[in-house]
Amino acid sequence: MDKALSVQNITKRFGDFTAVNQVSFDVEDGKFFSILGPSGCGKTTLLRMIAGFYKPDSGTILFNGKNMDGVAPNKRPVNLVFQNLALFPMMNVHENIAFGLRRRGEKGPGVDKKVRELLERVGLPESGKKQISQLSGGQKQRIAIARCLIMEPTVLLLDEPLGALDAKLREHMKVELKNLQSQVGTTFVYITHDQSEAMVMSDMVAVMNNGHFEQIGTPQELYHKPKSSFVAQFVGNNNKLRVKLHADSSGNTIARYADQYDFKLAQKLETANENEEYDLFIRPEAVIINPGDGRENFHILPVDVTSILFDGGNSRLLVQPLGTEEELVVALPQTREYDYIRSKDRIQIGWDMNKTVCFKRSDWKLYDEE
Ligand SMILES: Nc1ncnc2c1ncn2[C@@H]1O[C@H](COP(=O)(O)OP(=O)(O)OP(=O)(O)O)[C@@H](O)[C@H]1O
Repeated sequence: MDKALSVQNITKRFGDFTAVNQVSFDVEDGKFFSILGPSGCGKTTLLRMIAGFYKPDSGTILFNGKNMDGVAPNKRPVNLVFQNLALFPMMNVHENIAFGLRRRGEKGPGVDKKVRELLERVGLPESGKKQISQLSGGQKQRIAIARCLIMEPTVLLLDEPLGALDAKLREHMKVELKNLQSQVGTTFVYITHDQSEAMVMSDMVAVMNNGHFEQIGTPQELYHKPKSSFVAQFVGNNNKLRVKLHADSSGNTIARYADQYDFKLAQKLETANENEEYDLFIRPEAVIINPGDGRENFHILPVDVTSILFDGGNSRLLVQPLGTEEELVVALPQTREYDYIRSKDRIQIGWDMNKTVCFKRSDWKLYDEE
């Protein structure tokens, strides 16, 4: 498939500080590609280089195979949608969308036809005469995108465009934006710190941390096969157990948790340094409540129930493994099967060893853990 965008080894430094460090990726034509990472990891800097507002210190950016070195922002086949949308309040919807074409010198019925077609495509065919103030947040969003799409960019860059919307509208717009992108077929490069946005909308996601990409993959790959501790923590909810590793007499890698529970791992890991700390991850929904005996390749842990958090399909148990001060989250299926569980009950939890991943302990923390 053709590459709408190819970024090769780009780096950007501000003084001594490297904001973007040797980043490379390709975006195939017509795909929804997201760059996901915490605040300050370098997403906006990367986007600004792609758009042409910053010159990279090194590396290459190509659109449809064409090198953009020295090409001014307004000459690149790319458009940017900002968080604040930047619609012109004194112009109506039609004029807002036509603005770019008119500035380029286009006139006459051709412009009006293009605007009408685009309003159809974004699902607002009757709104051309409306003022911007008469639109809802979601409608403004679609007009801001239409205004960019009329310029027929190869790539549309979106910088946290849902950031200013309230939580409910954000949820709604996730689905809308995904549908809109597949309807119009334009390549989207979307930056966000919200993992749920990235997961729901994207064909591919790059997880960014500290100026570099930790992993690029489909949302499913990132979720099920994270390649680093950072990705395991940043993408989806995860339980993290601090463990130390040793090898058993058959050469299996054993993770020892809380100095007393031994879990055989499916992964083979370096066990030479038995004091080195590792993180063992297990998703809340992979945990089975009171699994019973006799399962093969299964880890079992006795726990006390500290809280039952009922939230319909998202209900969870909070549990504390015996002999620890830690809290784990367990998905609580609403099948009525577990209605007997009460707070302070002592139960067993367990999981298939193939559902865990283990990495060397990272210093990075998503929340204040200590
Ligand atoms: N013009 C600049 N001069 C110096 N440092 C900068 C400049 N622009 C960004 N930085 C630094 O580079 C790092 C990356 O910033 P950037 O805005 O790209 O992050 P981000 O991932 O987009 O964050 P956010 O989600 O908060 O917008 C930050 O530490 C920031 O302080």
